[in-house]
Amino acid sequence: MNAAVRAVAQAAFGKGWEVAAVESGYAGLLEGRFRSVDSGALSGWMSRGGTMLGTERSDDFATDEGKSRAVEAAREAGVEGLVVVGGGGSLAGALALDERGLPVAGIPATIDNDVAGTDMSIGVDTALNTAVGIIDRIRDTASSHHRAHVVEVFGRDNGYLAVMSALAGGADAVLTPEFETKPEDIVRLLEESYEGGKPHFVVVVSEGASPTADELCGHINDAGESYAADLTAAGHIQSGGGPTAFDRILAGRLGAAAVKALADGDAGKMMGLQGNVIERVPLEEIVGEDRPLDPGLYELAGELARIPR
Ligand SMILES: Nc1ncnc2c1ncn2[C@@H]1O[C@H](COP(=O)(O)OP(=O)(O)OP(=O)(O)O)[C@@H](O)[C@H]1O
Ligand SMILES: O=P(O)(O)OC[C@H]1O[C@](O)(CO)[C@@H](O)[C@@H]1O
Repeated sequence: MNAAVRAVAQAAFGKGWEVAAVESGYAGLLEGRFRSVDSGALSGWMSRGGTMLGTERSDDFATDEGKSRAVEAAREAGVEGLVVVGGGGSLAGALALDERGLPVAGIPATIDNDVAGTDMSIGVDTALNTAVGIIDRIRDTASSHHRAHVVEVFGRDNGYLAVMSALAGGADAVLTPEFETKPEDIVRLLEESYEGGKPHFVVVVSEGASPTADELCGHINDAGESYAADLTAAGHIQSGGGPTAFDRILAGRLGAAAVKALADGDAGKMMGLQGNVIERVPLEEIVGEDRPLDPGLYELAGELARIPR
């Protein structure tokens, strides 16, 4: 997020524009909380995790009156164009503002990687690397203790983070909200693995999967035939931390592209990474849409799980 704000500001300075940052998302926009930015103020932003501008969900902004008030607040502050950095909800808000006459460019940022129109959102690669680091450490512990470990990663509605971290972490199984898994099947795999002499068994479970990580842990322990199971919820560790080089570069590309789109008078678009190209995708095409999990990746995670046979 910070790397994206820095990129937008730097690209805007390059055009001779004045830059103001909005604090606390749409809540701050409604209250006219603008912070004037010069290039000195951006020192160190590239490597910082989280968002230095703050973020807040706003119920007020969700109303029609709230959105019109937000446009008014921007106009009163002399804002001629706005760049919104965020997930599906934030980009829906961006479209609403653009439709009310405030030129907006969107940048997709969410660790869920569920925004349509882009292969990757900002934050995904950083969260993924964090999740993989957790799985690696858990596997060390699991091997030492001959245990099963269930690792819960974020993703209420989308299994991207779970599948990709299972693939990169070499997990033995993965559960996501998109695909049904019978706990008995996991217990069977686990027992095969135990009998095959494997020192550990690691299952990655999306927050929104059914059974949940907690339920699966209970099933394994109730079966009581092989490994004992422990649960680790990665939680908000996944949404913090300095961004990876990939995320910093993506933020730079998307930020510069957003400013260019506004400069070209081509507002109402989200900047999306498609292949290795940054495309301008109409916000109305992606709002309300989801980027579905690729079932091929889910199948691959299962295929590469190293269950002894
Ligand atoms: N359908 C919508 N139309 C307009 N504004 C919206 C809509 N949904 C959410 N918002 C606004 O966007 C802001 C952020 O939304 P939300 O909390 O859903 O996060 P997000 O951008 O989708 O990111 P995350 O991936 O973290 O969920 C909120 O302040 C909310 O008021
Ligand atoms: O605790 P909160 O605010 O609901 O945030 C966690 C949620 O945010 C996300 O990280 C992004 O939408 C989800 O994967 C997760 O469910």
